Amino acid sequence: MVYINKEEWQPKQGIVLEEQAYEIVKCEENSRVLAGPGAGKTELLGQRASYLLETNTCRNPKKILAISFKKDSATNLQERVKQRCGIELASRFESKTFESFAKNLVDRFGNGLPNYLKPSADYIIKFINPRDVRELFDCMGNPENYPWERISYRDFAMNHASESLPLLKQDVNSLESYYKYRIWSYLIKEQTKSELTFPMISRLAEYLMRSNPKLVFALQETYSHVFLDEFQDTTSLQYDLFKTCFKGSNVKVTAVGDIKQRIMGWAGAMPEAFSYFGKDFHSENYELILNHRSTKKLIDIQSSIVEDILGVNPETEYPTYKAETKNSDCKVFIYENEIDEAESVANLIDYKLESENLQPRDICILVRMLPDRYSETVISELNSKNIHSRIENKWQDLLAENCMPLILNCLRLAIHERDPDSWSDLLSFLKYVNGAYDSEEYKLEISAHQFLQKLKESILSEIQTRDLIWEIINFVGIDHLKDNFPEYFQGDYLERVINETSSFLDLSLNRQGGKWKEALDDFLGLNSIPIMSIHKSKGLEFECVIFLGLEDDAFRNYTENKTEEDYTFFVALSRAKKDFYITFNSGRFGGQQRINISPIYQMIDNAGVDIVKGT
Ligand SMILES: Nc1ncnc2c1ncn2[C@@H]1O[C@H](COP(=O)(O)OP(=O)(O)OP(=O)(O)O)[C@@H](O)[C@H]1O
Repeated sequence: MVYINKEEWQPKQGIVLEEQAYEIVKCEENSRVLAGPGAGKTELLGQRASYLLETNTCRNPKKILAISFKKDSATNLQERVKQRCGIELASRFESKTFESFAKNLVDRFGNGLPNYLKPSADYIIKFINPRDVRELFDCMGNPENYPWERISYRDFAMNHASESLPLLKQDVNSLESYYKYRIWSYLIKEQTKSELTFPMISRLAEYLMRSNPKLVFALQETYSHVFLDEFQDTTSLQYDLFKTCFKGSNVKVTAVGDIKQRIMGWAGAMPEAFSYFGKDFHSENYELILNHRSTKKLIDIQSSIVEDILGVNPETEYPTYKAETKNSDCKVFIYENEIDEAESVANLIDYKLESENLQPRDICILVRMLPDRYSETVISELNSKNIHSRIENKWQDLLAENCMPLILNCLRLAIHERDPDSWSDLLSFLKYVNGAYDSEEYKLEISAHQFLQKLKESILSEIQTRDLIWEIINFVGIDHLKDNFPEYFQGDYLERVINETSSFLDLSLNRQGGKWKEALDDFLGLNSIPIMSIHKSKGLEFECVIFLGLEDDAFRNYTENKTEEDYTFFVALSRAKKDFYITFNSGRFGGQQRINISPIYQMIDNAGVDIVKGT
């Protein structure tokens, strides 16, 4: 491998980095980057990874670890690095979610835990809903020695693993602390298979690392650099784990985020994450001010809204290299019933597809919550115009599965032999999971070629989709897959992923009259207007965003959580590159108002956005 001189390194794919961004890419210390939406934070991490790998600043065989919040963000970043610096170097870039980072540590080194905290190898991932808490308390038993106290089920569901391990019996002094103490043995030792929530896994991972300095040392020897994306959403539990692993080490950490996009407070995001990081990691601080995503018109609206939320004028600039898009648009449409709203939204989308040459994936419908209910009428109105749309929440995580590139590339190659991108992606996947050297590539090529022939025959003989997918998995070998992606060791997780993939593929096949090529595009959503909640849209961008239902009911916690809900609205607005539309429908669900959320309407008005009757 020939490495590039540090001075000669250039950003990839025609990207021009602003001066600050250049400094961050090359920074030799810990750094903290605050930047607004579209400032290129994710792009910056991709470029920094290329720089570190291509110049061998991340010295071979050391690796870079990137931690994101969402599975699809982690997959996107991995993909960007692969594109920027090639498959070989990108194999030293590991992009994970916080959850998978923690789980990986427990799965690999869980034997280092004391017996009473050691989960069974086939442990199950559990989610605790507030409505399950009563039953959980009953099952754990009611102790007699603590006075009754009112415990919020919601708080318990969220905070059941809020304390650092080990919990000591002598510290139990209330009913709540009793249940927090008791839950560990109850779920780990008193079930046929241990049950663990993700917060418990993070706590176990943290304790494991804290009590095994050799493991911490091994981790710090594996990674020379660590990236933290969307740092504003870090919970204290995640931060504790991170600190235990990397604080005080030589590993260089880059944390990027945007406090105006802090919308996970309800899930425990730390309000002061950035300042703790600054103190603990003695970081250099940077700010990026360009917005590479949106038009000047939308940037001005965003700035006005941020100024209203924070009381300060954010420094955001439109890059000089871009020519301003003249017909950028932003409006609020007011309706009195769902039919009018749905017809008007469907007409607007139809117009954008026909007259502005947008592709379905360039347009997104966002809702604050309950996508099924808010978009039902719009979906059927779009259907009547032959425009397909779908609620992405169900697909997003599935498409980000680690086995998905394997499945999709094999299917694509079996139905359409000459697809060089799929072929090279498949080979690099096979090389990766087999840990093969370049010299062994030829052997892999032959076996892949033979397998694809066989798969083609299976497709022609119309075997069940589920069996086709199992053929693909068995070709690689379940063990190989599990060794490389430990999440598939978990109980029947791989089976569930395969079942879900095959039933979604069957849906697509049905819709496309059994034609595989079209069905694969359909499965990927290439021909559908995506519909999703704002929280699922984080990190994404679209030419045109239509936000359905800026109404009191959609923001029902507005009064208690004003700042976070303002940020949530801001995240929706900042997903748009060119057009942003909002609807208000006074007739929805028997009657809607905009009294509680009047501050949002005030900000919209202050930003000069027109509020007009929808037609
Ligand atoms: N230096 C650059 N020059 C040109 N385009 C850029 C540059 N940096 C980023 N972009 C483009 O701008 C858009 C936004 O970038 P990116 O998604 O990295 O921003 P972000 O800061 O992570 O956004 P957000 O926090 O809002 O999700 C993308 O389309 C990206 O390709």
